Amino acid sequence: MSGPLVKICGVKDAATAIDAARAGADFLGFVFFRKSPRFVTPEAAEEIILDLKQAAFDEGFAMPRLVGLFVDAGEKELSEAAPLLTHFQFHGHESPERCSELGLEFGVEVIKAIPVTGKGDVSDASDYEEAADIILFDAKPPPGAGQPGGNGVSFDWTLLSAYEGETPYIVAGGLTPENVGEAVKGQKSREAFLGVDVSSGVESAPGKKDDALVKAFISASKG
Ligand SMILES: O=C(O)c1ccccc1NCC(=O)[C@H](O)[C@H](O)COP(=O)(O)O
Repeated sequence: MSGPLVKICGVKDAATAIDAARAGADFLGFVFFRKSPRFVTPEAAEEIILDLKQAAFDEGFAMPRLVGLFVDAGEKELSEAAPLLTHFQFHGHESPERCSELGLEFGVEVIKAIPVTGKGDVSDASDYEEAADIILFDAKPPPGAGQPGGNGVSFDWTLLSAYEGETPYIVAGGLTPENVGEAVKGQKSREAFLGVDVSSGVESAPGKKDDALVKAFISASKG
């Protein structure tokens, strides 16, 4: 593995997107879930992406892959955002069949989030072996959380030793610039390990990304 890929999730403004991409982020996530403090409309995401593309062209940095996060979204919601995106990331009850269908219908790759608290949860990923391009192992939301992700909660990453699939996977949940090095160290010998994802661990307040924390996270991840 040449080094873990890094996904910065919950981007809401062009400055954050540009700073993160300039610092080497490989994926940027846009949350299309209305109840999230990180919610953006497709129109707002489009503006951000236009500015990002212009900066990438002017400065010569690589364009990150563009990921839309959805929770049991309908066709209309997906179709409004799809032209902007390289990936759909599903956090709801999307079945393997639905993931495959939507990936083909909209011409995007699919990331399926698998919530983990115990060893048994890791095996849920095997259902998506053919249907998803990437598995995102994330912490199960705490009781009462209003959203399935972005809760700043970790799970025991050593549980991922039970993953036997070949679909590449990303580790998420409660990662920070301080602990991501440890998470990467524990996974980097695994062939399917693709990278790490963060949202609240690089924020100064819910939905407000902190540029210094984003940079520190990317640098700690990539070593
Ligand atoms: O981040 C959100 O607000 C969100 C809302 C609805 C569904 C998923 C959401 N986030 C998913 C992510 O990919 C997060 O980056 C991941 O759960 C890790 O979050 P955090 O523990 O805050 O780093």
